[in-house]
Amino acid sequence: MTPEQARDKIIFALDVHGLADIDRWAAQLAGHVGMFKVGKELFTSCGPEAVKTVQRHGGKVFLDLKYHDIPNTVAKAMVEAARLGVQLANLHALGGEEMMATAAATVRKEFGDERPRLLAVTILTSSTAETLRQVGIERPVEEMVVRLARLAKDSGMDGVVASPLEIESIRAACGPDFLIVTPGVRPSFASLDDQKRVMTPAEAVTAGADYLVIGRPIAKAGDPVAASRMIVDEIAGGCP
Ligand SMILES: O=c1ccn([C@@H]2O[C@H](COP(=O)(O)O)[C@@H](O)[C@H]2O)c(=O)[nH]1
Repeated sequence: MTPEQARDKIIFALDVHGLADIDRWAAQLAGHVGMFKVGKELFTSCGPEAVKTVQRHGGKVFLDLKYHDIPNTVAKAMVEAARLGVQLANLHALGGEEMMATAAATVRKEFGDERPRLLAVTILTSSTAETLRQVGIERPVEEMVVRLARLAKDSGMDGVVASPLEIESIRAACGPDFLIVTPGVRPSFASLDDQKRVMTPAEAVTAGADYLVIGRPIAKAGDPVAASRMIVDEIAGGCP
């Protein structure tokens, strides 16, 4: 894999709260990552201006708001996400088939092929079997992830967000064209933080991840540009 291909797989999690932070990170990491993720912290503090600021820097955007509500509300929120011109947007698969199918059909009808790829979050990478048990789900994590990925595919979603540990099973269940986006990525130099189901960048790409979401391992590094270069080199060197 070339360094450019490796770079394009990296989505930097902009877990910050100000527009000035976006300017700083976008300027610093442009050319070192393929996309920027706007999540709950940044969107709650800055709203759509966060997306527009990344776009003004020429950056692509994954809008990670993990919608989970009644079908009509989620479909309308997804339409507004698509209107922002983002590349990826997501909802929570635990919202079920009607919620996902309504959102997917509504966005497709309004935007055709000029739309974001729609992702369903399966089981959060910070969750374990114990987390599931606490909310009454007595099934292994991997079984739940594959079950939700199948449901997402059948509902018209383009892909899922899952841990790299589940890539192989999702590919077997959902095929080669189904997008798999994986947070829970930790290079050997980084700490786990609150992530529980993790792999290294090269392991995740070798397993078949389309995109890796990486935040703190880059943001908290002494030299974030050097950290992103090390990740690109690890992927490019370790993956065919
Ligand atoms: O299952 C999930 C879904 C989303 N995330 C998000 O990804 C980043 C990961 O950041 P790190 O600093 O690399 O841990 C973060 O914004 C999460 O909200 C996830 O981690 N797991």
